[in-house]
Amino acid sequence: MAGSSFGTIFRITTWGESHGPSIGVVVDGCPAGLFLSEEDIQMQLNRRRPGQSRYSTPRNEADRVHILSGIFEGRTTGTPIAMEVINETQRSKDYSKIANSYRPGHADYTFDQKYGFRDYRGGGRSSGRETIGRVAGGAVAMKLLEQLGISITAYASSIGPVTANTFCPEEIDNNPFHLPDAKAAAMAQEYVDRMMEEKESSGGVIECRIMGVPAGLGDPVFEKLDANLSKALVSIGAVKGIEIGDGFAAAHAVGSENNDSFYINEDGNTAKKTNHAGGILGGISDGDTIIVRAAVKPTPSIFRPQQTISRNKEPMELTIKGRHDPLIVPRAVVVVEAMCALTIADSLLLNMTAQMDGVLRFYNK
Ligand SMILES: Cc1cc2nc3c(=O)[nH]c(=O)nc-3n(C[C@H](O)[C@H](O)[C@H](O)COP(=O)(O)O)c2cc1C
Ligand SMILES: C=C(O[C@@H]1CC(C(=O)O)=C[C@@H](OP(=O)(O)O)[C@H]1O)C(=O)O
Repeated sequence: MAGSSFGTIFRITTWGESHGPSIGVVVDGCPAGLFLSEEDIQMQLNRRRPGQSRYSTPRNEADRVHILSGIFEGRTTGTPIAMEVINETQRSKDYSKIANSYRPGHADYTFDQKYGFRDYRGGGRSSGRETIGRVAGGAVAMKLLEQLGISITAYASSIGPVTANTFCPEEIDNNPFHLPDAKAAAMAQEYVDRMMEEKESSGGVIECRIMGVPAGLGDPVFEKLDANLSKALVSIGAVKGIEIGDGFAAAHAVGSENNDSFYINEDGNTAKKTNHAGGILGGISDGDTIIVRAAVKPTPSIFRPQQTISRNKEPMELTIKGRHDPLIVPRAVVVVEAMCALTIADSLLLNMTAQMDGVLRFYNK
């Protein structure tokens, strides 16, 4: 269905609403023969699951996945993989107050303008809960990439005004914000606690490193790898900006600073002295680590009274009830990884069909 799918060959279609009976994904185009279990999917969903810290929505869902199709004797069959998670704690009556008004910053007004009605039980289709389908689909893509030695790691590089100054991989899962810097995590905690006391929400930046992608993945125009990664990430609710490599800072550099010099390393391979490009040149991977950053806005649903209008266009004051994330970044880290995995898996399959190599390999030539 238009607007609900992502990808060209390795493709996901997410379905379901935040307060509907269930929510999930159909994965199309995954090659047959990939070992895949419910545990592989559950492991990733557990990282996204709400209610795990005081910095997450208290809507405490188990988010248990059921694979409905596409697997036989533990391996993918090359047919659609359908996965479902049952919604268990909707408490939709908490949302009656927003039925006839528009929450500032959420999708209520624009959805209503487009369709003439909206599912006001929570965010409906525009809820962050839709990302369950992305994470489940991304877990399949990740299994495929694992086989090729490609790894993807995302983490928070800043929370509100607090920026990570060191990169300590062991620290990422040691704090509720997924910051790779213990000192920054302590400062972030102080900041977010204060914002929560003030009934405010917080934003931040998620950085993602994709390692093990060889040079040559992507297209020179339109299906450029950086363009596709950007679309993948901006399609996540609350993501408002993207950077590849140095991103916006590159605009302030001069050519000699920004260019990454090539050289031949001790193994006789082509390498770069720096990575301002973030691993992509001319839409095609250059073999270096791919670095992307996503700016995440503060959660729109805040508990302070706000000025808005009713569906009848009358000005009104709105105080939102319900269960909301005080900040989205920690829960979106795994969603960013999933969308990157889906983009890389799709690009790999596209690359294979785009070249004579892929065709010849089918005939063992
Ligand atoms: C994982 C995740 C959790 C989210 N949690 C909330 C939430 O609790 N409350 C809320 O108002 N928005 C939340 N959002 C953000 C809204 O879904 C998003 O801002 C809204 O759909 C409007 O879209 P836009 O921000 O992209 O314009 C969340 C988003 C994600 C990805
Ligand atoms: C439940 C989840 O997060 C939800 C994301 C969300 C939103 O508007 O995006 C709003 C809240 O839920 P509801 O749709 O009930 O208002 C959050 O609790 C989840 O991600 O699993």
